[in-house]
Amino acid sequence: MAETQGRRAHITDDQFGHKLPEHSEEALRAEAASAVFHLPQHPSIARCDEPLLLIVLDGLGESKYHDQYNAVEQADTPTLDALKATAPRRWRTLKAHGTAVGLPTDADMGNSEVGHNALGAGQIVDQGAKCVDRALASGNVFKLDGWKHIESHAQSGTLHLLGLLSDGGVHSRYDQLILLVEGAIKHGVRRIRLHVLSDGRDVNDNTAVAWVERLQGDVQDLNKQHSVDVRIASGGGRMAVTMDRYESDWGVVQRGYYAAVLGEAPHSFTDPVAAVRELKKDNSVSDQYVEPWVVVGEDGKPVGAVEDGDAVVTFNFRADRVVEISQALEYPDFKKFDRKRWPDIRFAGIMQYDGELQLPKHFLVPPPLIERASEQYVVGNKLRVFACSESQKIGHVTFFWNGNRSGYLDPKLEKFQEIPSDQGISFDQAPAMKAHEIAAATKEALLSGQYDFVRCNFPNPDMVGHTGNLEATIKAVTVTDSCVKELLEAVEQIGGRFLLTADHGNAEEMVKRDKSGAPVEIDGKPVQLTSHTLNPVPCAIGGPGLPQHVQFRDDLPDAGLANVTATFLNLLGLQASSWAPDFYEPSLIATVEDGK
Ligand SMILES: O=C(O)[C@@H](CO)OP(=O)(O)O
Ligand SMILES: [Mn+2]
Ligand SMILES: [Mn+2]
Repeated sequence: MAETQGRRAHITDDQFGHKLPEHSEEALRAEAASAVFHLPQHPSIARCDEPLLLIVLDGLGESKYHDQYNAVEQADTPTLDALKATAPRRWRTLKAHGTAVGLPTDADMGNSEVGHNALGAGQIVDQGAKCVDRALASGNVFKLDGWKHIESHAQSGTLHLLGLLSDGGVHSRYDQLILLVEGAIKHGVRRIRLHVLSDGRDVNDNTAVAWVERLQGDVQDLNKQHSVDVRIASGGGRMAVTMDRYESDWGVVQRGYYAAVLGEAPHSFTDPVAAVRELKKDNSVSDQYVEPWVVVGEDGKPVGAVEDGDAVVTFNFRADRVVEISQALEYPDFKKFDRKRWPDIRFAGIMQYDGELQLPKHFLVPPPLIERASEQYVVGNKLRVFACSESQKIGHVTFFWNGNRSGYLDPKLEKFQEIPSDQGISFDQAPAMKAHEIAAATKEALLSGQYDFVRCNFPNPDMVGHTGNLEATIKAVTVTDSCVKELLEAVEQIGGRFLLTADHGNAEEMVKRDKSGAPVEIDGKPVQLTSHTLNPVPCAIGGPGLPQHVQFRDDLPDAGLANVTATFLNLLGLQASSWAPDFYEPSLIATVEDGK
């Protein structure tokens, strides 16, 4: 236990409260200056002539409950079962939640952002949620440049806060929203409009009404207490409104822009609670897919359209699902949809969502820095890389993987292939999603002889798991297993190596459970679990190109996703570190001769 935790790379604070690497600041600078990202050959694991395949099964964890709600066990998974049963020293589980992946507490479930950051960058980095917590606690949020940029507009016009309304802790947190509102009031802001998306994905479905009621109550208290004018102004479900990602469906963002900025939506109400209650009547639609709505005054006009001179802050700390709305708010030359009106505003994200694109230009809290992502060394060693997923997760194996860097690090050595995702459907309607296409493209890359490192992500255990539909999730996992089979056969055929893991749990737990583990029921019906979980995930290595003497060590029982990085670098025949042997979390493997 001590080992993984003792090796945390980041231990001192910079001026923003970020943790910086203890012994490495100077060396990091020297390394960056000389732009040398080179790793020596591993002393006892020779490089294989054939590629290494790395598979991420998105949202597929290991649950201790073995009943009908475990979609992973209910699915037909001969390939995954065989990996577990036949090579015990080459199969294990890894921690994929909480502090092991840089989240504030061990009560925080894992998610794709932190999971892929850890897999690709080998370090336990304080993640966005934690950085925002710290900046709110210290008051830095209101001291740094981002706030200064919007402050005068927020004070003289209206401050709009836009984001996901829940305490899921994956994209945003309710307590942070309230602290932001309170802080803004303290800093002289009188008029605030809240544009809030219902969740049902990181928290239980059918809680949207309760969340808006809670916010409405808190807002009314603040208005009374401070004589200010804070109102909920618009909303909709996160999968239908605003929170698209990786340009899967710009229509989602357009609906959000029209509702929040223009004050135009198919549904208008004078009261936000009535809005969500009506649109959620009989729970005929999931919280995730509630249609866009706006609050209007007695005169029928929206109470919170964004006007010239206003300030806007997106309060999601996680990047992927707010990059697009940020572009729509910030880019003068924006062509993804007709904005009709683009008000002259001051805009800041709670974080910067894309460091390469510098998007948004202004942000309240600096994002976590993830230096020395593994890909820098992989291309530094002139290895050729292929990464593939479908639109819904392509950024997970590229942007998140590369420490939140967008685009290619070296276009001559890397190829990223995106399979277009289905649009406009709930993914339980097509549970295979694009798994077959991802497998086919990945297999082609493996067989092509053009790559040394081939990685892919299968989104469907996760994306279908989020619908809460048990039958469909079982199908998703079954399909994924068959795709894994196809890929492992290709590895077998060419004599390569593989590493298979997952980024966090989801599909293995499809029901809400009480403390004793019994399924929770309401009106005699089990309550679906649509969120990620706290469960560990599997990790397996193998392939004919992997020497027999390479196996998992047994002295890292508490290892987590960040330990995978050094592991796959070793499988590529590289030592996992250059000048600082313990910058990355330790490799999971040992050669038997090492006796480690
Ligand atoms: O869909 C998403 O945005 C999150 C859940 O909120 O899932 P993942 O972390 O797997 O991308
Ligand atoms: Mn995921
Ligand atoms: Mn997910």
